[in-house]
Amino acid sequence: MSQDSNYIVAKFGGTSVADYDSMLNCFNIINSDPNVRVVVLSASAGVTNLLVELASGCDTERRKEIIEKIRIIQFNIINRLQFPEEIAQRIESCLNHISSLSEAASLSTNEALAAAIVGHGELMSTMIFTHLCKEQGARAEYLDARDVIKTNANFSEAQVILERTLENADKVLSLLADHEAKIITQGFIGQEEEGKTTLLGRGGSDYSAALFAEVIKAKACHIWTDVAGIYTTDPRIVPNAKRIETISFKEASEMAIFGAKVLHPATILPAVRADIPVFIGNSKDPKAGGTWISKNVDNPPTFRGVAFKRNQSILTISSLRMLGASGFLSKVFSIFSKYNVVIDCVTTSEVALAVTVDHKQNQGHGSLNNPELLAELHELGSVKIEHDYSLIALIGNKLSQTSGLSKALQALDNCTFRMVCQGASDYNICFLVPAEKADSTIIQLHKNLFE
Ligand SMILES: Nc1ncnc2c1ncn2[C@@H]1O[C@H](COP(=O)(O)OP(=O)(O)O)[C@@H](O)[C@H]1O
Ligand SMILES: N[C@@H](CC(=O)OP(=O)(O)O)C(=O)O
Repeated sequence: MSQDSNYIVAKFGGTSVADYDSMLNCFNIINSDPNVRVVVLSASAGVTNLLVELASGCDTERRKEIIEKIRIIQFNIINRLQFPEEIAQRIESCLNHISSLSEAASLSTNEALAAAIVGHGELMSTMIFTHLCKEQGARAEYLDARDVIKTNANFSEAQVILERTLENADKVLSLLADHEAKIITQGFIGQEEEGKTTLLGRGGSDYSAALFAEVIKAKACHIWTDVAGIYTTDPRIVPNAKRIETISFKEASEMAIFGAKVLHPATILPAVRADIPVFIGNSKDPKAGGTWISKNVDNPPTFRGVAFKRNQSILTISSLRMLGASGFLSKVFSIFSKYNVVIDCVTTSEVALAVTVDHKQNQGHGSLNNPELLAELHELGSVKIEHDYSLIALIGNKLSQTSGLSKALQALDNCTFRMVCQGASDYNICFLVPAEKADSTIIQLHKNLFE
């Protein structure tokens, strides 16, 4: 391992900082471990969604309603503090700033303005939490994450510029020189070259935490959420799902990529680069234990878990010109690339090609509704688009070599399924089912393989 410190970075998600009692749980967690020195927070639950709506441009009435909702969330916390006056003023001035930015967005919005608005959720939660920590008698230092996390100017899903970010290690380490101070900073936000706020994509605070861990060469990164670890599938769908005690970076990243919301897919990258173990636990029940993610695990099982993504569309191009022709696929993919459409799965036959596109993920990317994209694809063959599918992925090890798949596939007995992708990866097998069949298929698949 490359770690040369005992520092731990702890990240708390939106539900963990949703109200005063939850924030107090977070304080107790960080206060009970002197090695936890950098604390990364998301916005209080619900705030980011409200800010996203403001950023899209709303009329005066709706703007007032939304800002009032945000005020209620934040002041429900502030009003429980012992000395709320100063922090109340700071949050009021944030709300005024959000109000003027969202008025501008209602006239004409753009990605930079939207990021500036949406980033306020994390700014407010960290200001309040820093105050709470100080009130509880801890030494807490507020750090603006934008001084450290440097990105390109792709405002809604910015790419981190690693060298420029690592160069800022001293800004964090100098604060850590005070051996008792806890550094409180924001997840999800960064800064581009001109100094404007950027966002790391929805759910990106996990990624921020792992980046901070890499920057300070931390011993571990703890992600505190509302569930005590990574389970064999989403426990909200299968209450019988079992916690995975230890899992490899590779397996965990497959779970995340295929939709296990408990972890942002990019989180693992910095942890892998710097070989920093990641722990996932429940901030409301820290004694319940959790999942450790690390480079290698003993005896990784063939079947690890079931992940899924909703809002999938299938685009099929059929053309006899594909038959025996070379270069057909490259033409299709260069069109997708031109229109910035992100593809998840691909299947082909002699005369047809089908791809899946994640509707939600595609918000910051090219959309399948673009008439110019469709016109160019039409030149290559007939095009059909079908919506309302869910992508289900069975995650495991050596899956391209296993002979035990029939048990898994029995879960599909009563269901039409599409686009089975098996063999390309050793770590997953995925397929699409109609959206309304997703939950029952996940439940059955889980029963067949894990119960
Ligand atoms: N395999 C899984 N294991 C655990 N939780 C999962 C899994 N798949 C999806 N989830 C969901 O992820 C949720 C936690 O993610 P999220 O709501 O983004 O938390 P946070 O706001 O703390 O970042 C859980 O409540 C759970 O429903
Ligand atoms: N607040 C941001 C970033 C984030 O990571 O949130 P959470 O940790 O609550 O998923 C979002 O809602 O996307």
